[in-house]
Amino acid sequence: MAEEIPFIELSDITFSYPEAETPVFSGFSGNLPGGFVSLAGPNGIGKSTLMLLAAGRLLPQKGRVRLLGKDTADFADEEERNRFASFVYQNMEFETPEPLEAVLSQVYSGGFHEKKSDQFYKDVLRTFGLTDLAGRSLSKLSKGEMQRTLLAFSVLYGSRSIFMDEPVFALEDKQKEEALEFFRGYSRENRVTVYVSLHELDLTKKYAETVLLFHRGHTIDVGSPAEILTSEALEKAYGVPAAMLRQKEYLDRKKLEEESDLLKNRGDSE
Ligand SMILES: Nc1ncnc2c1ncn2[C@@H]1O[C@H](COP(=O)(O)OP(=O)(O)OP(=O)(O)O)[C@@H](O)[C@H]1O
Repeated sequence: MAEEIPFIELSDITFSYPEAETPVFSGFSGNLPGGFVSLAGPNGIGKSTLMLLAAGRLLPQKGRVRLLGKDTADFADEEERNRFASFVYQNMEFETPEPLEAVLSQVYSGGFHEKKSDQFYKDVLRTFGLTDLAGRSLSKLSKGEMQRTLLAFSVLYGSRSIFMDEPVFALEDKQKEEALEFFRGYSRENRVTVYVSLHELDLTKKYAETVLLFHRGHTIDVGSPAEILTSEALEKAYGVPAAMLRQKEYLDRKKLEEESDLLKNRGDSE
C-alpha cells in the first residue's frame, strides 16, 4: 500500500525572527495531520509561527517544511503557494473603496475552485452574514464584519488548505459557532484541511477533529480534543490550574481586541 503523505512534515527546522534573541523553533521535527485542526497553547509558544511556516509565508533558516509533500521553499511562485494554502492573518485591513460584493466575486472568480456555482457563492455569503452588506465598502466594515469577510474570502478562494490565526475573536458567540460548524463541514466534504488557532478551549472541544496542544520546550500533543485536553495536560501546557483558564481566555480576548484597536487607530491616523 502506498504510504500516506503527512499533511505537514517538519524536518529538523530552526526558525528565528530577525533580531530575536532566541529561536521560536530549534531543531524541531514532527508530522502533523490534516482535517479540521485547532491549535492551542500559551501565548508566544509558536502557534502562529508554525502556521506561517506550514503555509509557506515564512521559511525556516534550517531544515525543511513540506506541505502535502511539497517543500515550501520550492513553490514556483505566489500562485502555486496560494493554491496549496491560504492564510487568514489576525488583523487584516483593506483600504479599497470597492463594495464588498465586487471583491467577494473577484475572489471567487479568480480563485482555485474548479467548479463554480452561484448557489455555493450565495450560501457562503449567507453563512457569514454578508448578504445584506454586499454594497458596503470594505474600508467601512466593523471588526466583526471584517472577520466574517475574511472567512468568506478563504472559502471562496478555494486553496487546498486554509490557515487561520484567531479568526473569530471579534464575532458574537452564535456567529463563532456557526462559522466553526461551517468550516468543519467544508473541510470534511471538500477534503480541505483547515488549521485554526483559537484561544477559546470550549470551541476547540466542540468543533475540532484534532487538536495540537503546544508545550514549552516544543513538544506538541496531537489527538482528538477528548484525548488531549485533559485538566492535567492543560495545566502542564499553560502552567496555571485548569480552573483559571477561563480567566486567561478572557485576558487573551482583551489582548486581541486591544491589538486590533491599536492597529486600526494607527491606520486611521496615517
Ligand atoms: N514579527 C516578529 N518579530 C519578532 N518576534 C516575533 C514576531 N512574531 C512573533 N514573535 C515572537 O515569536 C514567538 C512565537 O510567537 P507566535 O506569534 O508564533 O506565538 P503564538 O503561540 O501564536 O502566540 P499568541 O497565542 O499570543 O498569538 C513569541 O516569542 C513572539 O514574541
